[in-house]
Amino acid sequence: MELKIEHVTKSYGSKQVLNQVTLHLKPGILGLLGPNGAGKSTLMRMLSTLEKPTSGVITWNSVDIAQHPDELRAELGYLPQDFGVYPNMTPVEFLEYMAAMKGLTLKSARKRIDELLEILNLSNDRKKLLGGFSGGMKQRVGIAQALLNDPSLLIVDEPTVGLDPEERIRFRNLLSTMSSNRIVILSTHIVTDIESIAPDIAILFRGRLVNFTTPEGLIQRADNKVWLSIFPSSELQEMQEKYIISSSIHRSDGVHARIVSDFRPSQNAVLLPSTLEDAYLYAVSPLGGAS
Ligand SMILES: Nc1ncnc2c1ncn2[C@@H]1O[C@H](COP(=O)(O)OP(=O)(O)OP(=O)(O)O)[C@@H](O)[C@H]1O
Repeated sequence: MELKIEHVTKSYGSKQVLNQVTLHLKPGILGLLGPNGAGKSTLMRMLSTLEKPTSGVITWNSVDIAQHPDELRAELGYLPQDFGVYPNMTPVEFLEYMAAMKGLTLKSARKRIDELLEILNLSNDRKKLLGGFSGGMKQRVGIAQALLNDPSLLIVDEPTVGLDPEERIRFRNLLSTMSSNRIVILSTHIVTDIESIAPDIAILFRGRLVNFTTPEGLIQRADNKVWLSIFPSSELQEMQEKYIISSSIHRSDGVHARIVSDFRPSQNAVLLPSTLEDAYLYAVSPLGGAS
């Protein structure tokens, strides 16, 4: 099982959205990180065979997916960013409908739907209408539809947007258990979504792949670059203009800020261990080589 993205570029008119992206993936979870507008959804849509690259090639087990999309479609599960459900259907009706669209027989679909509702902890809600489901429950239905054909490639685009913290953790754990025998691509701009579950991280910035590494590898690159600096709140704006501030707290003695910088940002600044969040901010800044 192998997905290869080779020198992929995508333009809409004169606007280049992806620029020479190359990535080779094997089973496991890839966390695809990048700020809004970096090109993540565009890449996901191309991997899902909904769009074709302007140049470059994407192959699934050595077959060009732009030339032969059906080979991948049979093994693909996709949860798009703007996934919607029909509010007047029950999850079973909705999943039967999606299964028919994917060409599954009703008999095999029913068996699979029962299994998925069980795995996704929705069995007790199988007769309720989707319109009354919480965001997290709807996302679980979204994942169920993506898993109907037991896909070898599972693509989930910004799946935790709108979920509460508990639902977010449950969703992450679920993806983690699904990743042993398939390639899972999880696209997000939320670093904590992938911190604990993705052994590989790719960072897109302005259409370019600026990093393809492990969480540990990324954190290492920000070693000795994260500082705790304390300064009066009147200086906050000036510091924000000068430095990457990954977080700040107002205290009685001033602002306590985590600053990502190659150099000591103030005389009283002390070094802190870097986190993935700090390292990500560093990677998508000119300091980390992005521009
Ligand atoms: N069909 C299209 N026509 C023109 N421009 C597009 C089209 N689709 C995407 N874009 C542009 O491409 C850029 C990348 O968009 P994309 O949705 O891929 O980014 P993203 O990283 O997924 O960000 P977000 O998290 O905001 O969805 C944006 O500037 C967007 O406006």
